[in-house]
Amino acid sequence: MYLQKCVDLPPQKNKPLSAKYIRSFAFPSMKDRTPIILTKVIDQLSRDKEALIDKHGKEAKEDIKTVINKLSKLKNEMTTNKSFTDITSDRPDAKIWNAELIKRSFPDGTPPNWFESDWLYAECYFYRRLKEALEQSTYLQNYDPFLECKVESFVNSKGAIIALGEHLNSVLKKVNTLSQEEIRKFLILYLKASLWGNRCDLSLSGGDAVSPDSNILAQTEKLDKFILVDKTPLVWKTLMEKKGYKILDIVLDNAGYELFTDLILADYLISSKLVNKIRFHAKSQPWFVSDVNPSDFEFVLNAVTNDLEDSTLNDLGKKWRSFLNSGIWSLEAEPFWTYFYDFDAMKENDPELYGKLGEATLVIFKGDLNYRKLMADIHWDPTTSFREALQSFHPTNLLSLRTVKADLISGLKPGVAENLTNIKPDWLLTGEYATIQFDPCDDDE
Ligand SMILES: O=P(O)(O)OC[C@@]1(O)O[C@H](CO)[C@@H](O)[C@@H]1O
Ligand SMILES: [Mn+2]
Repeated sequence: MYLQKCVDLPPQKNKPLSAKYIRSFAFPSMKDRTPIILTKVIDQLSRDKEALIDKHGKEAKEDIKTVINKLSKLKNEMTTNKSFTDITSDRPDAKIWNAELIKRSFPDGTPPNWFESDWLYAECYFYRRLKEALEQSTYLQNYDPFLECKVESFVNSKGAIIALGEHLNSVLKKVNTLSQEEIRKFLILYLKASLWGNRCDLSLSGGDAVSPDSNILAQTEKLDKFILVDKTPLVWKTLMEKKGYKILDIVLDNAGYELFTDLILADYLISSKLVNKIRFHAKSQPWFVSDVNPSDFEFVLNAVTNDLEDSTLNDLGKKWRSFLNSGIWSLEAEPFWTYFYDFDAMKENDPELYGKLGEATLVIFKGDLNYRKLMADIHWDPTTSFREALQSFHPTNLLSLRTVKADLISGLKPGVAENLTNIKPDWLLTGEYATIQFDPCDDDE
């Protein structure tokens, strides 16, 4: 049925990605991957049923049943390409979603649908509908259907986590005696560990656990050949040149192991005095399966602090807690990150957040979805500069750390994309390749 509305084409140059292009990643993603994610949510709820009844009482049984029915209906709407419906919710964001629905309706007033819409909008709408079903319940308002798989991914990464924690600890023991060159070298190492941490998202795997190599630090050099653009020298230059009080923002991506690598980087940035304050930005609702929300952040912090096998981790956890308590670190979950907006739309739709990011010396955007939003989810010619692809989004110095998992990219030298397509046709989709891209602040030019 959706096939009638789709065309047998690859993603179109300079246009947003959409499932309507059958030869793009958006198509199988909308046709197969997203319904699988939803099926797993339903299975998870069924598995959690007894525990939820134990916690909330017998009344929860009907509640769970109603949510499962709503999610099954949502799955049916997706797989039969029904038109989108309004978000029914008292939350202030519902008005914004519903206004967008009208804005994106066809000229005859028919609302947008799953396969013809821009992919970014359709995927974000999917997670908002999932939240709607939970919000309308009595007992599942704060239920996170992805919690178990996020926890599992953290537990499965234990080896890599201990290795990274111990490495940081040994570096920090001598931090006051490190030369400039050593400080630079370790900065780049931890930036790359955080970059490769992004390979482990659970949205691409449909929620199946993905474990990192436990020796990621030894691996980083070998992995360098997979980094298609490496602007780490500009990060170092920026942090060195800026004097005085330096704020750094990290727009987080995935929970579990990736978050741990971000915390390692953040600890190093503070302890080596490269920056003075770090603001983490998380999502305020379950999002793209593995994205961090505040309780995932809390989970990782507690797991590290209370780890019984490794006292190095305990010490790190205590220090991180003290960073949070003293305000050296802070955690925020602004609503903008869970709208459908790309970042080109931030200045107009959330000027306050745009201004806030502008206070930072550097903002780090983690992961593929943030990259898609930086690029306005447009299938740019791969040689388009990163700066041009950002359009109006230049709040301050920006750094993107992304393993490549969707069919869009910018900032490549001529011939690179064509060459990769010849040797590995699905190079844009597997997370094997990565980019470290930087956009300088307008004021610094
Ligand atoms: O942002 P992340 O966690 O690095 O990746 C998210 C992801 O797996 O999900 C999206 C499709 O749902 C793709 O853009 C991307 O491949
Ligand atoms: Mn993610």
